[in-house]
Parts: sequence; C-alpha cells; structure tokens
Amino acid sequence: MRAPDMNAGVAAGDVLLAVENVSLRFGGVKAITDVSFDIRKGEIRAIIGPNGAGKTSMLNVINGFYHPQEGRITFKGKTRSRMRPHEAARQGIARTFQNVALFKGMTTLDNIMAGRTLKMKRGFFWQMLRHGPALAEEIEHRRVVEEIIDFLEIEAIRKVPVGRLPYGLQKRVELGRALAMEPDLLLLDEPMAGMNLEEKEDMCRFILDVNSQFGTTIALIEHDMGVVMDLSDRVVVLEYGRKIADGVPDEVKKNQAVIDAYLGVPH
Ligand SMILES: Nc1ncnc2c1ncn2[C@@H]1O[C@H](COP(=O)(O)OP(=O)(O)OP(=O)(O)O)[C@@H](O)[C@H]1O
Repeated sequence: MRAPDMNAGVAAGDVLLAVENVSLRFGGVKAITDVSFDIRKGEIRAIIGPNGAGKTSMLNVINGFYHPQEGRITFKGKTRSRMRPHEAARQGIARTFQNVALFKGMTTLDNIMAGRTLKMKRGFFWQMLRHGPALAEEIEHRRVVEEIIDFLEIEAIRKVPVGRLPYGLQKRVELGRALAMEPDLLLLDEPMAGMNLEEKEDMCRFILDVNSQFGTTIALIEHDMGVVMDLSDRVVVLEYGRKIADGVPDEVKKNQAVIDAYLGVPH
C-alpha cells in the first residue's frame, strides 16, 4: 500500500490536530469541560480515563459527530466551525468504533472496499458502465484494498461474510476499512475490547505497523493499561470530562491524580 498522503505541509512531529478549550454538554450533563491537547504528526496518542470520563465524546468531537458548545478544533492548520463526519473523513480522519460497525452480511472484501467510497472520483453512472476511466479507477481501488488485506493477513477470509467471523477478526476488518480511506489521522475506539490475549497481541502489532510503515498518526482509547503504556508515545487522561494529566507514559503512570482516578479516590 502507498503511504498515506503526506500533504498539507504538516511535517512529522508538527501538530496535526489541536483541541482547544473544548466543552461539550448534553442538556445538564457535562461530558467534556474545557479540555485542550494536541496530536502530533506521526505519533500514537492515547486518550484514557475511567468510565464516563468523556473519551468517546472526545473522539466524536474530533471526527465531527458532536459539535462542542465551546472551544475549537484545528486539523492540518485549518480551524473548523461545524463539520460533519463525512467532511472530516474527506479531510483525512477515519475511525473505528467501540462496538464493531461493519456490514455484517457483506464479505470482508466488500466491507473494506466500502471504505474506498470517499476516494471514488467517478460518479455512480460511470461506475455502472465499468468502462474507461471508471474501470481504471476501480482497478486502482482494488489494488489498494488487496494490499490492505495482505497487510492485515486476512486473505483467507476475504470472501467470508463478516457476521460469521470471530470478534477479533471483525475488529481487524474494521481496521482495514478505516485504512482503506488512507487517513492522515486514525481514531480507534477501544481496538482491543473483548479480545483474548493473542488477538490483543496481533492488534497491537498491526497498530504499530500502521504507524511505522504508513506514517499514520493514531489516537486511541483503550482500557488495558499495559497496552496503552506499551503502544503510546503520549497519553492524555480525562476524568469527569476534565483533563487531569498529559505526557509520556512513564510520567502519566506516576501521576498521583491519575493513580487516584483509577483507584476511585475523590479529589
Ligand atoms: N449522547 C449522549 N447523551 C447524553 N449524555 C451522554 C451522551 N454521550 C455521552 N454522554 C454522557 O457524557 C459522559 C461521558 O461519556 P463518554 O461515553 O464520552 O465517556 P467514556 O469515557 O467514553 O466512557 P466509557 O469508558 O464508559 O466508554 C457520561 O456521563 C455519559 O453518560
């Protein structure tokens, strides 16, 4: 697979996405309160915190699903006002979900192909004709998809409907579909949830390989602290919607506020 587009003048290590003073409320519930952090190009950034801390809400703000009442998001140097998820996807943000969100009756191949939709330039009419430029485009999409299948080692299940696959493999297909968008920023919501040890180890390896081989920047939510500390370059910690720590894993591990949050100590 080609490395994702290194466009937009964002050099490795520069800020790819900035979250500034974001607050999000649902009626009287404060899901996020005045949170700021950034994600640098090329890094693996973890967002952690106890249940209900606001992690999923934060991913939903980043990918345009929720619109915060306050604060702003800057991606690749552009500050957005309101943006819909498909616009975020078009700008290079892909995501996977806490519970697998695939077309269960469709094959692995078709699910990953569905991830290419945004990249398709020719309209429906041309695609139907499967002729000339549309055919050339389809061949190119196929090539990328086959490379992803190869990369994720799922050749054996390419024609299997995903509903029949074990959970760990479904999660891998979901990762494949997100990769098919060739994103600049990949958001993973609990990529190891519900997996056994072997499946977790596989997923860790794929995440590290996506990051190192394609240079894809990754932000992930994960509850398994061992995984978080092993995978991440930097970790931001939320509790009750507020940021309580931000730093490299070794610092965050020793942070008293983080230890208290995980032990449920009130402060
Ligand atoms: N759509 C919504 N409507 C109302 N309240 C919501 C909504 N989404 C989240 N919340 C509330 O916002 C807070 C943060 O929830 P969120 O799901 O972002 O936390 P989380 O850290 O991802 O939790 P978990 O680890 O349990 O998935 C919670 O109090 C939750 O009940």
